Amino acid sequence: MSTTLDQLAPRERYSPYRFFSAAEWAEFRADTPLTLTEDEVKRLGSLYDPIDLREVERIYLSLSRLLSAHVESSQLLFRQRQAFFGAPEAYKTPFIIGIAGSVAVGKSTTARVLKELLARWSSSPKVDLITTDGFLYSNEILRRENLMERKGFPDSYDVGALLRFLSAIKSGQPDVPAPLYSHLTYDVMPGAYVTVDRPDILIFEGINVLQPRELPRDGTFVPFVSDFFDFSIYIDADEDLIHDWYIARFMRLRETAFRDEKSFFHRYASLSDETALTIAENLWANINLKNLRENILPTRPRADLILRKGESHRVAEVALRKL
Ligand SMILES: Nc1ncnc2c1ncn2[C@@H]1O[C@H](COP(=O)(O)OP(=O)(O)O)[C@@H](O)[C@H]1O
Ligand SMILES: CC(C)(COP(=O)(O)O)[C@@H](O)C(=O)NCCC(=O)O
Repeated sequence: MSTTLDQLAPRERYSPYRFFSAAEWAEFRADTPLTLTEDEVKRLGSLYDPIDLREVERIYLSLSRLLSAHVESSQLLFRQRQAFFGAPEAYKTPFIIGIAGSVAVGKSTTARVLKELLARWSSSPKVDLITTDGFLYSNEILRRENLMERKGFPDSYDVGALLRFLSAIKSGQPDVPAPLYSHLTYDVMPGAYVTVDRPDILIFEGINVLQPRELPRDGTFVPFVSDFFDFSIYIDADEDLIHDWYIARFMRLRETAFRDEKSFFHRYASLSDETALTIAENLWANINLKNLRENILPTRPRADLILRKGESHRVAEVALRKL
């Protein structure tokens, strides 16, 4: 028997989302085969705490199945529209998935797992993954504009370049360049690009991808980054947990990447644990937490799907837009 509106929890009755516990969500996996080995999953995790296979089975296989249905129907619709308009030549437009959420909530890890799962569908789609950090202004510009303390805030990105990139991808252009960012030098890499060549699916990951923009009063068209998305995911967790994940990652990087002389944070590698911790806490409180509260969390209700994590990055609840 189907659930009537009256039987829904009050928050569901008035919310655009249906809420599922992790166990309920796992049921939707149905017959989707597990296509990643334990070893492959381990290699996917960033740094030292890799996502485990049980989590892939519990959460990410159902997500992969849902996305497969979306990709299939949007490709069909696209072809039908082309036929309707009598388009002379069929071109391919990639299905774009946006992944948003705080710094250190696990966007890169989720994006990499999804990329691998999606690429293993029986249709063997070509899946590319791009992160928005390449579209940040260089440190030189950020310093000049007094924006170093606002790295990751909406005004620290070259939104024009971001929109030009997505527009070129969506219109099926070949070899579209995307700029690269280095976490080692803490800066964009001058002249370094990766090219995206007509993928079937593009995963586009970054803290601000669901950010709206101010609309001009004269009615001029101003696109949002998310206008280019076919599906969007927001990764969510309590501030305290994200704080812990950020600090843990910073302290681990201090033992590894920061030892490299080229690292922007090299000077912190030799500092005492206590001083390094103070620096990490300051970066979190003054930049990333501020950005989460002011700019990132407010975009959560714009996502098609919200993955809410608890302790140890385990997804505890999933919210899916009803329509
Ligand atoms: N599903 C997961 N299971 C275990 N650890 C994870 C998971 N997702 C992320 N992490 C860890 O949390 C930290 C932040 O993850 P990362 O993907 O780099 O975040 P973001 O891209 O959002 O900044 C990293 O140390 C990463 O190893
Ligand atoms: C580069 C980032 C803005 C993340 O960017 P994204 O890939 O989400 O566009 C972030 O990792 C960052 O460096 N924040 C600035 C404060 C800090 O050092 O943590």
